[in-house]
Amino acid sequence: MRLRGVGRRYGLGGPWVLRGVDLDVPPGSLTRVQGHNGSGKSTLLRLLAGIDAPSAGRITGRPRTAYVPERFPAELPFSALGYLTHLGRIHGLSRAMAARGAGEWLERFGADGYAATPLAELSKGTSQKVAVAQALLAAPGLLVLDEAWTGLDQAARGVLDTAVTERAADGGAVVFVDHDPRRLAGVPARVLRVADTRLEPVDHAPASPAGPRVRVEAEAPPGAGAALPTDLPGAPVHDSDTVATGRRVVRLSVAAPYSDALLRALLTARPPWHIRAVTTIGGPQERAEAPQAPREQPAEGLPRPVEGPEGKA
Ligand SMILES: Nc1ncnc2c1ncn2[C@@H]1O[C@H](COP(=O)(O)OP(=O)(O)OP(=O)(O)O)[C@@H](O)[C@H]1O
Repeated sequence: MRLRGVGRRYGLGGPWVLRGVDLDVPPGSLTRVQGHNGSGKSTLLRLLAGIDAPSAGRITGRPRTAYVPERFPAELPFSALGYLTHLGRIHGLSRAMAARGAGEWLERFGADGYAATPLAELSKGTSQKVAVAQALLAAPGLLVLDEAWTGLDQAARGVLDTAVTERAADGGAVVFVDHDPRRLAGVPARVLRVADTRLEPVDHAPASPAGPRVRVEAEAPPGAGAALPTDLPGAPVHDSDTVATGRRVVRLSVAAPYSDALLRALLTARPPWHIRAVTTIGGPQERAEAPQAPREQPAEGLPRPVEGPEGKA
């Protein structure tokens, strides 16, 4: 998706909130937008989500988009499950798939006990879980999150962190605003700031090494010159590159949420790479068994990505 010369002002002759915004949002990218209160972050996100139109400039190439607004309209006449199923149908899922996906997301967020509760009777936090689930339900090409973590309990915030990084690793673009600067630390993200009507890049420290990472040891396919596939998900760090018994063996490490996507990319490369070992490393909660017992990971035993609804529109 591309924004060229995009501007927005409210009302005829009102002050420009955004002006001359040029932005590319490529598939698989994760973008954080920051700025002072009232600087125009939500305005930008509404333009990205397509629920508001620019006063100037053009936006082209928007993929199927889902949006979590700052405020969720809870007065709709649906139960939580009914609402999610309805939205899944709108996104093109069959009734059965929409209902299954809706149930799975409610369960993932620990809200399955409220499936039959009318939206208007949900607590603020549970209603936020439904707001987030509706956006994740149909695996959108662009996910726009405006302070979507606010109001979620700690467990649900973690679920959303994982879901967001999975979406980006699977090729979806994600743009988010969150007041917590540590949100998704450790996951490679571009940071932009809205200031004085402009959108500008922010120099920020490289991704924190604090989060858990996964090391993948992969063996090149037979034959000379097997190059590592380009554009591997999660921007993996190339830890080592050796030749053992005539085969090139590389060790890559990546932020944990990207590990499934990285494995898939290696296994489905042409020709495919052979996965020798997958080990969880680093992070404050380093798995005790990891250093002693790297887990052999045969191709057919690939861990499935965390369950989401199947079938895209
Ligand atoms: N619908 C609207 N009508 C008129 N003015 C608006 C509207 N929406 C936003 N504005 C104005 O546009 C400016 C930017 O608002 P916006 O909500 O985009 O900022 P923000 O950076 O998201 O703020 P916050 O951090 O407080 O959520 C503000 O001056 C706001 O008053």
